[in-house]
Amino acid sequence: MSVGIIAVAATAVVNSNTLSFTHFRLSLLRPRQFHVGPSRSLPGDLRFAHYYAAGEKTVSRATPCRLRAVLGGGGGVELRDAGATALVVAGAYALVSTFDVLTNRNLIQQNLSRKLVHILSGLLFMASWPIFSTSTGARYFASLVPLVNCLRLLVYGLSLANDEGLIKSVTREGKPEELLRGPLYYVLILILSAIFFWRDSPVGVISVSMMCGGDGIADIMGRRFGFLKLPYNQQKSWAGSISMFVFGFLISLGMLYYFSALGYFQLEWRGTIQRVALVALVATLVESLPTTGIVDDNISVPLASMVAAFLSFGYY
Ligand SMILES: C/C(=C\COP(=O)(O)O)CCC[C@H](C)CCC[C@H](C)CCCC(C)C
Ligand SMILES: Nc1ccn([C@@H]2O[C@H](COP(=O)(O)OP(=O)(O)O)[C@@H](O)[C@H]2O)c(=O)n1
Repeated sequence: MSVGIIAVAATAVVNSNTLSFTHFRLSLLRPRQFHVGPSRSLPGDLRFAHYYAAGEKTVSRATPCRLRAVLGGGGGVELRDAGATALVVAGAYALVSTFDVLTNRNLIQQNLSRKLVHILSGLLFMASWPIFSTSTGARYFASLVPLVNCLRLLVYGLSLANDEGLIKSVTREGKPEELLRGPLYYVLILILSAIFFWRDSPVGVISVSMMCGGDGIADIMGRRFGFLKLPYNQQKSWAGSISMFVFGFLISLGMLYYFSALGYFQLEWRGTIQRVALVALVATLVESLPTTGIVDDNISVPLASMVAAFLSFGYY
């Protein structure tokens, strides 16, 4: 296995005149590379990894067995991903329990607790994605985290069991059936984002950021400062919508920078800022519509963000 890595590294360094060794090393750690801007030819030696070079519209697929051979696959990868899954599941339980304690001790209001869990859960879940391996199955292990919470919400939402702490931390009125709406849609979107977009596509990163950071902040700021209501929706306010746009935009950029700095994709930032602003505007407009009774924000906001990001970034 080590011979394989040395051979690939040596060949890539020899053939590559556009990639530094660091870039090559990072390339080994990330199975798929995006970059937006002047497309660059990648050395053939990196053909074994997922590459998508905008402009070239070339996508090469990894052969998992070869990728695993190079990166030291086998049981070690699954063990790492299983450990990462257990760690993040424990983190989710700890987060909800923490806000349960804060709510029980009347240190924060139940509504604020719910919104902070809304903001932090998805963003921290997304931030945990780099601890999973570079195997093609890592995203499925990661999606087990929201899946476990989905099952938890179903069990307690259907009153098959009782978890006062969970209900108090994530519902408006403390009714178990509330778990089957906003919170359930929320974790379903996280499952979808992890499986279909994962950490190497700006689409999922922006969509989760807008659902968690943007929509979450809109509630907090709108309830507090929302005196001036929107002309077309008396339930929503300018303060809430402007907050959603600004914070959703900034959090999306921050998360894009996080994954870009870790080497999962490269972005041409001038164009990216414009594209993220457009997606944030679309998501904010959708959230402001008087459709809460028809479709939950935890569905409409991320789906609108996915469509807008897909069209503006051209990623899949
Ligand atoms: C309160 C939540 C949704 C309600 O939305 P809304 O009705 O106010 O619009 C979020 C529910 C979160 C869920 C119970 C737990 C999700 C955990 C997540 C998948 C993993 C977090 C891991 C991290 C390390 C803390
Ligand atoms: N754009 C927005 C969004 C929410 N809000 C305020 O936040 C409250 C909850 O918003 P929401 O119904 O969208 O809450 P969630 O569905 O996101 O939990 C609203 O009743 C408003 O008081 C606002 O003023 N402006």
